[in-house]
Amino acid sequence: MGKAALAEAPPLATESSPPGTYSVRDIAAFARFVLADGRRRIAIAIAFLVLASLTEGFSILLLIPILHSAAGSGADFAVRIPSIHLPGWTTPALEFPLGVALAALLLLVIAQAGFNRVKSVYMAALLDDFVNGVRMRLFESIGRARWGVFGTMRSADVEHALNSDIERVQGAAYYLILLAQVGVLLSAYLLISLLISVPMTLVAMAVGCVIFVTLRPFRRRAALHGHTITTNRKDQFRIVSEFLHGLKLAKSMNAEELYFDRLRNTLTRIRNDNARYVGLSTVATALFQIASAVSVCIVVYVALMIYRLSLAETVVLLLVFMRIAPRFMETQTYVQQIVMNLPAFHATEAVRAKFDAAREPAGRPGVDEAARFDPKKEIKVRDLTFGYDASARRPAIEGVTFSMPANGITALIGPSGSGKSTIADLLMGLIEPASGAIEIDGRPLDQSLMRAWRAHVAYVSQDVFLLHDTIAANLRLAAPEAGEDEMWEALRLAMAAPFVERLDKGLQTVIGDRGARLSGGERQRIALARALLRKPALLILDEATSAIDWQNQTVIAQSIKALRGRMTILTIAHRPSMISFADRVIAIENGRVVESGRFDKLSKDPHSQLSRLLAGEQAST
Ligand SMILES: Nc1ncnc2c1ncn2[C@@H]1O[C@H](COP(=O)(O)OP(=O)(O)OP(=O)(O)O)[C@@H](O)[C@H]1O
Repeated sequence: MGKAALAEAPPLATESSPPGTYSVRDIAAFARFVLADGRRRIAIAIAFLVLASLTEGFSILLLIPILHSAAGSGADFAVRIPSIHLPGWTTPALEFPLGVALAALLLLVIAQAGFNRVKSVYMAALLDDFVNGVRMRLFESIGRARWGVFGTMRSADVEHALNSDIERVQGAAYYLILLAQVGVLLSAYLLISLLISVPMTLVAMAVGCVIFVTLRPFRRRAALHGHTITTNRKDQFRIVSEFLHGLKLAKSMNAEELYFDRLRNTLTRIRNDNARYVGLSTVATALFQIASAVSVCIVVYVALMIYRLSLAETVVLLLVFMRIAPRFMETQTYVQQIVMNLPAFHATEAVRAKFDAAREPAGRPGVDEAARFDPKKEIKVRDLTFGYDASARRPAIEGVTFSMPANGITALIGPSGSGKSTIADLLMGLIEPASGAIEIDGRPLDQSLMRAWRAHVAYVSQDVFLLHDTIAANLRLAAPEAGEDEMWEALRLAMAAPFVERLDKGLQTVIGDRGARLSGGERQRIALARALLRKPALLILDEATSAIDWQNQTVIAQSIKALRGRMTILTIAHRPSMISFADRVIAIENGRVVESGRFDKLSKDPHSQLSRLLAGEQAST
């Protein structure tokens, strides 16, 4: 399946049927999706499937005259195929030596084995390419979406769509290809059957259609079960994800049992739903088997007693019908499997559509464009307004204006919820203001420049994200090309070099899941080193030290102070240690700037927000 075409494929336009129902339109829409750019490969896969099935059919057919000859109809054991009288055509009687017939049988079996093998390899590659394309497309949609959209979704649901749902999409595609193969085979068998007896074929088709229509409730049940699977598995993902992300908290609160119970209940529900569904679908299979046996009896009776077909014609007709009947059953099974897995397809498409709708403008992120930013001048924020929710009473920040001296340190202070992190996100170009502007290097930061600007910004927050990998790998996340010298330089600037040097394997030390093998302060210093490795023009520290002890805070504060003159720094903090070295201070409250000025001036005013904060008070009134 062409990667490029999949990457360009628009989200599915058709709306899915409501839970518990399915329509041919849904299956057709899915077929169009699977076929997008993969027509030739799918046609080849179906051809192999058909060839494998036909060679098997012919080898079974050939067994009849061979067995007949073995029964001793002649001393030479010659294999005789009698002539068959078809409407307007009589096949010639054929006679082969037994050796030739056996060699033909052997060749057919070898061909079947070969086709089966090639078919399996080809199908596996085809389905893997398909599912990889779907997964990559969703993954890229997620990665290219605006930051704001993540606040509206559960990460466990996104993980579920990317993993569990997409496996089911692969299942649906697999059964769709099998369904197409059955369609081709059915047409071939029906053609042979039509040549033998038109009325008998029509009877058989009518019986097949009646059975297929009768089994509709089972297909509806499969569709309903498909929705149930989606809901159940989503619950399972949520519980596991919440538990793993908050494992420490869960353990500290002795809440493990709560999670065990929740997961156990969900798994029991999944098991019971599956058992109910399997019970029901086996009823469909049993009904079908009985119905096909009855149909075969009717066919034999009608063929011999009413249409007076010859024994040879009746035997061939019966053989053909015995190959048609399982194909009808397969059709039922495959359609059931497809409609059961379609909800997963609709779910992944819905997730993708949501992220695509929030896609960040591609901008012009080329290296040249990025390199042109050089904030020698101050960064200006003019009359900035931003709201997360249009229906909220007031925006998160409103009419915010301030400036940050180039290569100086600016502190942003204010009570919890006043809008400090929102301003940081706006400065990073992660979210766009509803009105107002941010000017960097004299240029307004519009949508087309946001990605390029982010190459010049580094951000350190209270929640440090570290990979379960070496220190070097964690640092290279920020600068993949960085050499060891640059890494040590960044570690020194972040005052992290001494403790990394003490580690047995130095930069190659694996730091555990999310850095679990380091202390809070060490994690924070690695995060700062990583940010510095980017050689940013703007460094934003958002409560970067609020979760660590005062000694570590002091170490980090010293390293930040030493960075003055190298880059523009915005420090968002509640604690005096991370503010006292600032050149400039901006205090905000309820999303508005309430105080702004030089640190030395504001700190002398006993009534300023800054003085109250430095004195250890909360800045809120
Ligand atoms: N993703 C979001 N969706 C909706 N509202 C949000 C979102 N993030 C923040 N808010 C709201 O916006 C306002 C400002 O939040 P923000 O995180 O900027 O405050 P803050 O000053 O950084 O707070 P803190 O010091 O506690 O980190 C708050 O009222 C908050 O509830």
